[in-house]
Amino acid sequence: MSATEDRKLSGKEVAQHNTRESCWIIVHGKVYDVTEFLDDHPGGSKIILKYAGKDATQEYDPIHPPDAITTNLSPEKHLGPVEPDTVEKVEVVITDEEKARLERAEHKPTLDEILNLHDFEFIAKQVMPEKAWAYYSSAADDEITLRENHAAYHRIWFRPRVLRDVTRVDLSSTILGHKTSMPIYITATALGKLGHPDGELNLTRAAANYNVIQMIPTLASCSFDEIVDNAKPDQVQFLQLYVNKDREITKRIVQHAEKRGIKGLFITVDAPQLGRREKDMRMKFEADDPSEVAKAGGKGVDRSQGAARAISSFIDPGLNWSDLSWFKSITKMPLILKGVQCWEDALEAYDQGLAGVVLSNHGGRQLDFARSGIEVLVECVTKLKEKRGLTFPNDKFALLVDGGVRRATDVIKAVALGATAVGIGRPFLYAFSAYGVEGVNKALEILRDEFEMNMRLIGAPTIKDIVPEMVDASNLSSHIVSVPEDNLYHTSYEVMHHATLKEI
Ligand SMILES: Cc1cc2c(cc1C)[n+](S(=O)(=O)[O-])c1c(=O)[nH]c(=O)nc-1n2C[C@H](O)[C@H](O)[C@H](O)COP(=O)(O)O
Repeated sequence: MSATEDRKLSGKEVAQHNTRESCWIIVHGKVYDVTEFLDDHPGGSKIILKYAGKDATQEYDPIHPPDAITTNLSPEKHLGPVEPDTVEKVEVVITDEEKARLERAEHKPTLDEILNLHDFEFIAKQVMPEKAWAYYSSAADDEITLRENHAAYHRIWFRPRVLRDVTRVDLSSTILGHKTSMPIYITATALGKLGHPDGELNLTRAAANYNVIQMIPTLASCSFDEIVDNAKPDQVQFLQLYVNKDREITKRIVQHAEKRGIKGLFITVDAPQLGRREKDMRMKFEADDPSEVAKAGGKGVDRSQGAARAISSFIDPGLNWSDLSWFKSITKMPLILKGVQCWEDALEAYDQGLAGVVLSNHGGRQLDFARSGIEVLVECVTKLKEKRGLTFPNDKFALLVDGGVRRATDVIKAVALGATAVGIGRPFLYAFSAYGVEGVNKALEILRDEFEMNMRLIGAPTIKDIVPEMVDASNLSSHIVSVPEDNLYHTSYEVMHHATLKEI
């Protein structure tokens, strides 16, 4: 039975379909029969059954692009609109912790009090919903690589040159041949709406304001088209791709992205399975109850692994080098591998004619004790020169780096060591979670100001003037050197008990 054009379904009717045998939910005022979809839902059946016969919009929005339900359910399962005032309101209980969080958010520092990217992290930790903080900040296992990503930059020291005319400083550069106001791009990070209702659109808008490139994540909360529609006509965007076990779905995504003008396809290769991120796991997304799993023939997906596992069961662990020729057959977009962690794989990517690699360990969220991107960069520059006579930065084969970058000096060090550009993730998430698009604007402004000042101080008027001789990375690969404690970063990192905003 469904609603006719003029007759709307009543909340009472929907509420009768609240079992595994007949399961209807309401999302954005529309009723959907999800009975047959229950066991195919990547997030498992339990979370849907929790909202069977009810309005699931509030739970649905932070995790799914708006069009996820309409594209994944065949039209006959779209039962039509519900009469809004017949729907029983889902009672939202505001706990004392929630009240305290909202209070802190209300009284957080103003943007002009923010001086660096660490401030965003410290504030976001106090004002973000716990589940969002857990998902964004978490990293794999003991989070050693998370901290190493940042600490590695502290093992690189500058060798500045003086008495150079740095009246005018030009930060502009190119990435894959596309102009950027500075060699920084906003990297792909999933589930933007966990931190802010506008999700990834905050990044799209700020990227346009500051002329930097945004990499759109496969697992964005906003739909791909929504993100592209919100970009300025000439705004350059890349797509980060998790390859689906169903290659037809991947082909559709890739060819649609090319049609929409995406300028680079970044295939994520360090996540055949998403890492065990314990802060995220502690937030336990709904676990399938054993009787449900038994009924579904043991097909339940373990939900106790947090959001990461809940949204990633589609990723193909079978992806391998022989797939690259297939990718070349379905798209003309430049192909880049994101998550390369040794020179051998970078060399293989070069030999297979790709446009570059991102030397990255996924922000420490995958293999713990993976080396930092910056350390792998030095290894790749040395070996690709030795094996193929390449010099870097290189327009034909870009070495990009991400992970732990929190200062413009980190970016300058990467560029000096041969990187074309650097991706930044968490700081922008924290910035928009606490302040929306204005926060991301401010973060980019801080990076630009730091960049300009530090280029003057090392004696480099343009990006091309930043050369290897300007850094001493001789200690980079020895992980035992002690460097001055980075309190700002570690303060944010350490679990803070009863810290209040007044301490900023
Ligand atoms: C912080 C964060 C990073 C994610 C990310 C989500 C978050 C919250 N997600 S994840 O849910 O699957 O792990 C993605 C993702 O969708 N795809 C991807 O290629 N990298 C993903 N990354 C890794 C990201 O692209 C960068 O490699 C990493 O963020 C760089 O480190 P910083 O955060 O320290 O800048």
